[in-house]
Amino acid sequence: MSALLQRRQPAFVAGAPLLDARDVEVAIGGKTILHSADLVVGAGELVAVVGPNGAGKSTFVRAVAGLESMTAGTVHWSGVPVTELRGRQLAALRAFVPQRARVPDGVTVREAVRIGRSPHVKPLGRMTRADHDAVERAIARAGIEQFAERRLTTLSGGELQRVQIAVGLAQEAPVLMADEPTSALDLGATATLAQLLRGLTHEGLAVVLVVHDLSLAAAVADTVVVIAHGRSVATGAPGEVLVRERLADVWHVDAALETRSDGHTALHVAWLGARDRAAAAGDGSQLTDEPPDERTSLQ
Ligand SMILES: Nc1ncnc2c1ncn2[C@@H]1O[C@H](COP(=O)(O)OP(=O)(O)OP(=O)(O)O)[C@@H](O)[C@H]1O
Repeated sequence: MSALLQRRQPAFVAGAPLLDARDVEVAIGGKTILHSADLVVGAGELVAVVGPNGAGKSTFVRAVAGLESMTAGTVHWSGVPVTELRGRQLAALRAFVPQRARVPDGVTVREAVRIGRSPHVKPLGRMTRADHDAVERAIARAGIEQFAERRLTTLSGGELQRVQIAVGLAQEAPVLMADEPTSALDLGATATLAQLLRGLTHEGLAVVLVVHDLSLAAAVADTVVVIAHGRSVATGAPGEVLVRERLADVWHVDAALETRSDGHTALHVAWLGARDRAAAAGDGSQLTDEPPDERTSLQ
């Protein structure tokens, strides 16, 4: 019977969003970690999921991806409940790049990317020419050709993250979900990945990106979802959502996002308290609330 279920094709709903998650709740070990979070993603859209440490972002995207059980709420992929989708069916809909990937001993980069392609290969079957092409394309797009023959265990943290992106790309699913894929990347590699992700959306794919860098989120995302204390507390265009009051409420920082007409974004942060800022200025000046453009900025 289970074999029959495996073969039954999901009844996708024409016109339904690629991904529609509502009121998702997750409990782990009897404790509710995620209380109620929503996420809707359409083709060609890049959605950034942001929020403080421990807010529930990873738990949320894992549940949405079908990797974590929900205790309440609904998740539909192209109109089909995630609970009705089996491994290969889910793999055909979304690729998931985890925050911390397993790094098995003795596996090379190219072998790892081939494993990413495996949902396309029939059980006990062999990779076709198209599968090999997809693997090489993913390696090239992630810019990891120069260490494709190295073992995963020999790579730096940033190199490993780029490999994980290639593993996800090789799956060639319509939605790429990536949980903090830039956390170990240098500035140039981050910009390259941002361009790659945006390029995927131009090809009609959708991207869900969990990210801490709000300046990056503002630059690349069509929509930002803010998660705080296990709830999605704001959703919308970056300029509407990442406003100064919300940065204060959710992250407890005095900060302001600047988006210039040339596409540059910056997060202006008052890293120090007013007293320390005055001391750093060294002039004993009044403890005033400085405008954003006089603060240090992260481009
Ligand atoms: N398996 C687990 N057992 C117990 N607590 C867990 C488990 N997984 C997650 N949590 C807790 O649930 C909360 C949310 O975790 P989650 O990893 O989803 O947060 P996050 O927003 O992704 O955080 P970060 O930005 O630090 O990666 C945290 O307090 C975390 O410690």
